[in-house]
Amino acid sequence: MTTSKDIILGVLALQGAFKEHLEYFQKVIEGNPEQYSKYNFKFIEVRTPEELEQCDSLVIPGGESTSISLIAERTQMLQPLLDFVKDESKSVWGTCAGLIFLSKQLKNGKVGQKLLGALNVQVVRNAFGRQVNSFESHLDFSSFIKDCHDFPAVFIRAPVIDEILDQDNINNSINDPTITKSSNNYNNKSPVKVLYSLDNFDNNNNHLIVAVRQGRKLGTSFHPELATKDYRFHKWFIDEFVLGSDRYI
Ligand SMILES: NC(=O)CC[C@H](N)C(=O)O
Repeated sequence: MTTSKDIILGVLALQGAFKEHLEYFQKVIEGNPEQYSKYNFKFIEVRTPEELEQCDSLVIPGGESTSISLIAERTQMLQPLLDFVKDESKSVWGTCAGLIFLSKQLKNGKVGQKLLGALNVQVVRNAFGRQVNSFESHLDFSSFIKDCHDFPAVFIRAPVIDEILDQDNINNSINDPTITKSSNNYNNKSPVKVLYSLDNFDNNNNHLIVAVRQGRKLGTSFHPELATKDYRFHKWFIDEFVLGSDRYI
């Protein structure tokens, strides 16, 4: 007899598009019953330190990063979240506002906005300006998701990553008052891997980085939970990050 293992994946539900993530993860499991038959997945909304404590993995959804930060502070969730993301065995994925919250440095942030500092990147908030506030683009993610040549990536007042930070440039920008810094001095030791950048998007030869991973931490500028009935990104997160550990094998 085999016993299935409980795996609890939480979605931070303080504000933003958390329901969509929960629905997409559920669809991944329902669509692949055999593959996941030995696991007992539980997808939960996370609003309290007690709920967070149960989680093996966490998704921080899109929404408004300033509101997520403020609500986290008001509900005594900021410190538990800082502690959670510091744990290298925990998988964490931030989409859009969630990427902003996970970053170490932020341009165009609001006064008092807090960052968790789990990804050694500098993010620019609302980076696409007014003309292209929101857009969808079919992107080729096959270099990291098998056969995923045409993913419908939805960008909504999206951020981009404009700098990968190493110890030196963190120190260089330390006195720049226009840059918001993370609320802790945690340093994720894994290398930052750029997964995707929009090259020459603005006809300016710029590389706008829109997806990175650093160890078990993932950040995307776009919203895979809004890609109509396309669950491939969520499946990849489960396979590569949540189960990508020998803890469950
Ligand atoms: N779709 C989104 O999550 C938008 C992010 C938003 N611009 C922010 O600053 O938080």
